[in-house]
Amino acid sequence: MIPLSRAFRSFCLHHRCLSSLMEVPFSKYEGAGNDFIVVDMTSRISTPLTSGQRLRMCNRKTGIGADGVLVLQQSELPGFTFKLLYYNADGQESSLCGNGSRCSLAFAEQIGLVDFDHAGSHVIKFEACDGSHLGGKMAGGQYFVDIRDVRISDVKRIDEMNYFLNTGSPHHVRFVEHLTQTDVPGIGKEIRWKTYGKEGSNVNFVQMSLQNPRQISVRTFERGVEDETLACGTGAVASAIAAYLRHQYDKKPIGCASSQDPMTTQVLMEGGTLEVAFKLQGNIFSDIRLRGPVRHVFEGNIVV
Ligand SMILES: N[C@H](CCC[C@H](N)C(=O)O)C(=O)O
Repeated sequence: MIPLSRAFRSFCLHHRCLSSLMEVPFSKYEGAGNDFIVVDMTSRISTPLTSGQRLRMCNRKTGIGADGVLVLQQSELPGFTFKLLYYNADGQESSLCGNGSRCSLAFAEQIGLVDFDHAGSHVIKFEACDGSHLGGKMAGGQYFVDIRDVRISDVKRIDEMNYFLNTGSPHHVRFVEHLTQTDVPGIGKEIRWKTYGKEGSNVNFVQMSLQNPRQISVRTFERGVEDETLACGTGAVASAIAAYLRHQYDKKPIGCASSQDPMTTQVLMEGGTLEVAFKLQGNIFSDIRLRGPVRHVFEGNIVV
């Protein structure tokens, strides 16, 4: 982080700001409308941000505005390009963020940690809260991350319309008939608190396509943002897996996600389209890959 100049500090003090203010350089990214503030802390002398600073940065009226903050640090592990820390808009550290992870790959490219276009391989390894992940850039400029395997036995089928599973982050999946008419913030908040309490869960509302069994439309209420976001990566993965299982229960064959052929589901979200591919090996969803668009929106410095 850049230390504040004496003149700037005295300006802040004059304006009765806190003396612990610091100027933080950041980049703003979005992946299918899920937006993030990205901060480079790969230098060992970086000053960590407090939860209050992250909260203020994410504020859409008085800060930069974002669904979360991504912090890139150096990884201690050999062969890993960086370590990713993810914080929700409430400033608190949280579990895996799929879209944030995809955005962090583009940021790593921006700051020169990796050159996907010229590297021998278009895939790197990075560390996240749940362990190691592969990520990379695709020919069309989209970014992907691999998500850890999900066991069928770990997917809870609450009833015909409701599932719960963890795809790096916890996700409740509710199937609905009319997604546009669903009160996502209202019902999402209710399920998040009444069913999952303080720990909470993200809540996805999924409408299956009548024409294409491999396409779903999803809207997500995110815990930690405590509101609907325009897209959610781990939510897209959870919804695609739940939709696959639901087709199996309904005995509506949509082809098999075999160990040879990955099955791809198109996930239409409010802010863009994500794709989720996976294989089914025995009772394990493996080779789970989330891909989609990423955009560098702007960059700057914020005093927080
Ligand atoms: N938007 C994220 C999920 C953030 C998870 C977070 N809201 C939580 O579980 O606390 C994604 O693309 O996967």
